[in-house]
Amino acid sequence: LKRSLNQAIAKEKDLAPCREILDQLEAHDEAWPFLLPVNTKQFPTYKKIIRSPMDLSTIRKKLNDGIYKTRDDFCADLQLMFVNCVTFNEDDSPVGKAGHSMKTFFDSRWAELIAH
Ligand SMILES: Cn1cc(C(=O)NCCN)ccc1=O
Repeated sequence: LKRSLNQAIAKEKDLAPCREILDQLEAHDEAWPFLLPVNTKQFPTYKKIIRSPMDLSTIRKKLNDGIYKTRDDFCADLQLMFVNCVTFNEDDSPVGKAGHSMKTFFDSRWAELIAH
C-alpha cells in the first residue's frame, strides 16, 4: 500500500520517541546484559528455554530497518526482552536484578511518552 508523504511523516513522528527511549536504555548502567544477543555458547540451554530471543541491538536494527510500523510493535519487543530475562534468570541474580531495574526504567519513560 503506497503511503502518502504526510503518512510517511506521521509514521516518522510516531517512532521518533522510540529512538529517544532506546538511546537511554542503551546508555543505562544496567544495560550490560541486554546490549547484544545472549551468547548461546556461554549459555547452551538458552535457545531451548527461550524460543524468541530479543536484545537492544536487535531492536535498534529493526527500528533502523523500518520493521516497526507502530510504537506498540517496538514496545512489544522490549517487553519480550524483559519476559525472556525473568524466565531465564533468578530475580536475585545480577542479570535478574538488572532486568527488573531496566524494565522499571523503561515502563516509566514509556508512560511519559504516551501520557505526554
Ligand atoms: C539477558 N541475559 C544476559 C546474560 C549475560 O550474561 N549477558 C552479558 C554478557 N556479557 C545472561 C542471561 C540473560 O538472560
